[in-house]
Amino acid sequence: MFRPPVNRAMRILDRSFFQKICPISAARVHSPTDISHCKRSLERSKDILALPRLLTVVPDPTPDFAKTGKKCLLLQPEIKYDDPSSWSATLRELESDGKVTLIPYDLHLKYDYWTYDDIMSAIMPEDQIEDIPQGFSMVGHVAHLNLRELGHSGKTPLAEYKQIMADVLVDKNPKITTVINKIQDVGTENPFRTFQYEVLAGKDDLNVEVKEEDCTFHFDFAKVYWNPRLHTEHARMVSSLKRGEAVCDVMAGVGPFAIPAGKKEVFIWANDLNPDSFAGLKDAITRNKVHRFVRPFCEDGHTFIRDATTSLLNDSYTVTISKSITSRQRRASNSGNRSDKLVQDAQSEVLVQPKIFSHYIMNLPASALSFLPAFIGLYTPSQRTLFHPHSSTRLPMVHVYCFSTKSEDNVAEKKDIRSRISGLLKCEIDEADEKLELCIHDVRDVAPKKRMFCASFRLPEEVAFREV
Ligand SMILES: C[S@@+](CC[C@H](N)C(=O)[O-])C[C@H]1O[C@@H](n2cnc3c(N)ncnc32)[C@H](O)[C@@H]1O
Repeated sequence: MFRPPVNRAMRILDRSFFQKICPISAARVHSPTDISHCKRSLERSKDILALPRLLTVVPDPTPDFAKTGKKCLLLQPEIKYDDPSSWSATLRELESDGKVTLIPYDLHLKYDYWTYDDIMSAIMPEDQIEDIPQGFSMVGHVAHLNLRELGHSGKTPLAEYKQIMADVLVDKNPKITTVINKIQDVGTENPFRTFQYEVLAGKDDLNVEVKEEDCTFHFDFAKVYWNPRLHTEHARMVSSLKRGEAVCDVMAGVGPFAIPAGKKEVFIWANDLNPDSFAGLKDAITRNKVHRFVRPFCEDGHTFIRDATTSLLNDSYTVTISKSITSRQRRASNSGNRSDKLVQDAQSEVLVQPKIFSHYIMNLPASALSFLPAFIGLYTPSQRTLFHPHSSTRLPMVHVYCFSTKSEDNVAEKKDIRSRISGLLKCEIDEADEKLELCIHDVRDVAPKKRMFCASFRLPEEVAFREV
């Protein structure tokens, strides 16, 4: 009864079509002081009309009564004002006590009332209602659909409804002001992982602001890569990094790993070959005030891995962290018992940037594995003394993202990834070797037969110090 009217021929959104009058009954409450009591009683007896987003206490439909502030309570459609046999015991009692009178009520529902799903279900073919895209991603004010993926043979192409979908999405989501549709797979032709798109609704303005892990990013979504579905993966990786470590983010984008890690006071050298990503990264560093921990670079990742490793070895850099002074410390400083120097020491901490990266992150799943040969001979044999057992420093962890197929248990996929890594490093990378700490993490499904993984392993000595 409360569903919108149906028009499966509609291809251009006609908002005025979606309106309807539902004849129901209402309980006119005679005294304003009885409204709360009557409402509670009728809620308990389940007589009240409980529809989402609909007020149940409404002005009396008779204008003269409404002027005096009289209210009505909307009732379930089974209850008929002129048929007491349809009334519950509670309703009868309220009526016989003279607190309410049942009256007819025309409930007007309009386009604004119904949801995106309600409206699209009234337009799309019945056997395609389950295909209505729910999983659009939102990047700032932009909603992006990927309708091409969702076509089914023998059914009306979803593309026929894309304009209506976009208009309804904008109407129903105050945060969405632009709707785009991808017209080409991400990254198939573009190393920067940007995509071709068409604007379906709103302005062609993809300058967005997004928040992730309490950090703010501003960028042109048409020019840089950003995927809200990687949020969990970004958080997982950042949570594994320790304060004071040095980390090399080889394909950093605008910094979804780097900026939150910088906030954790990890020394991050963040690189991206795309000048627009680099600009977005620099903006995020300033905006999130992490300039002391995050250094931006715009280089090719292959050379960056080696150049950054050498530069870090030769870089002496410290960050002094001022600690907030506790009232106890303040009393100590005022007591004159300590020298200024001692108080100063109690208020600040010096973090020394390490000479060795603890982690390399490479999130470019289509080709990051091909960057692995850059780790062969990353250090000279004479630099072995920098590492365990000559020092407490361990060789770095490499986190490389890649795609593989999809299966229930990922067994074949993990084997495939291990063998690709082993081939590229010319060194057996296997779970059996505990020193490698190999872990292949299932990140997310990206297509019906494609899954994204993150392979993490400690760089083997024979790779790191191999003479080339
Ligand atoms: C999948 S995105 C990942 C970005 C970011 N790390 C994230 O998690 O959202 C891959 C990034 O690699 C960058 N890229 C592509 N080729 C590169 C290369 N040869 N060297 C460095 N960065 C590269 C792209 O510009 C893009 O920003």
